[in-house]
Amino acid sequence: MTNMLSLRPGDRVPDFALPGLDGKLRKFVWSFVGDPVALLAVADLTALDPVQFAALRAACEQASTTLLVVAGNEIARATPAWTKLGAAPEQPLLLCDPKGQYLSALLAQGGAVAFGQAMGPRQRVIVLDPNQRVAGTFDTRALLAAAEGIGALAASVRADGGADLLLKTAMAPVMVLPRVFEPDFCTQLIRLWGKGDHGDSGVSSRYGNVDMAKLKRTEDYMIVEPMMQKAVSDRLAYRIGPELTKVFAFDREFTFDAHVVLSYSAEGKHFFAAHRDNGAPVTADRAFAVSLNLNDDFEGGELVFPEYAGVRVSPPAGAAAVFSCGLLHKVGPVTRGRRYVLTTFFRQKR
Ligand SMILES: O=C(O)CCC(=O)C(=O)O
Ligand SMILES: [Fe+2]
Repeated sequence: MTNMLSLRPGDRVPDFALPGLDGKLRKFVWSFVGDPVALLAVADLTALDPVQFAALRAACEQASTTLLVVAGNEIARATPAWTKLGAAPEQPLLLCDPKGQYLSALLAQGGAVAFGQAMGPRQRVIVLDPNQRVAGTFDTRALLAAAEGIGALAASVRADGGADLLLKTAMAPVMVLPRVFEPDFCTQLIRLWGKGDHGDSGVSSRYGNVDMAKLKRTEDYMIVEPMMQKAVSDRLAYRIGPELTKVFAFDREFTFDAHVVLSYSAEGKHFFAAHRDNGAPVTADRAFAVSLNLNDDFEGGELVFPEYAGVRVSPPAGAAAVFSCGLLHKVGPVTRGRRYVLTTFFRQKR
């Protein structure tokens, strides 16, 4: 874990290792076995109310959510407190962090806070999706509120929605990552597009080396507002960046291309024909493309990957499709309504 931690929904909590009651180190990532995880961070175990703790345990069990406790106690002191709480040595797993190595960040107030800064609440429940990303946090009356809310929250981030899908074709190596942009943020970007300046055949200068008339017709707005540029970059860096390392073994330093909101309407017969995103000398350092749908009240407009069985990809609003810039892709026609999508590229720093 770095010494900065952001706990906004969608952010990935980095891995860390701490000793359990037997003194052996345990890695956080090993608590992830396909279910959501509830991490109870607590400065002092003896301050926990046994009834509330039992309620939280029961609620986690009911919600098929793995409970994990990180406490600020020394191992020796933690053992009797743990027994008093009615917990078994490994059930749930307890990790001890008496020096506050990670606990101070897990309990810190607000967004990104460095280790060692003032402690926030003394107890916090952080609910994570099965992919180690924050689903939500409970700060006030943390145990009771989490016991009440965990069922719905865990259900909303379960990652088994494709269980009925049996794919017999090739699968395009595209990562679809949910909850990269919050619904409000999607709305803000669509509004920004609405205020912006875009012709009915806006063509981004990014593609100046190809016959644009045949390749692309969309209505584009390139984001120029510095605050919005940063708001987009931060979300992509925190939420997609760690996935690139995990999924594609990409650990280079990166920067972004311009962030552009593209819009395709059925009426305007807008389209984007098959292309690759790194074909020109000026785009050769593009590593990964991001296509992030900002709405979902349209039909058609799927991403298509002709090299991989023509698989069509249509992520829900706020979810990012991320793929290597070397992949051939196109966008199928929007047959109803209007599709708004944020596109950008991770470029590798030289
Ligand atoms: O509309 C999309 O989802 C993809 C856009 C695209 O391929 C690009 O901007 O290069
Ligand atoms: Fe593209």
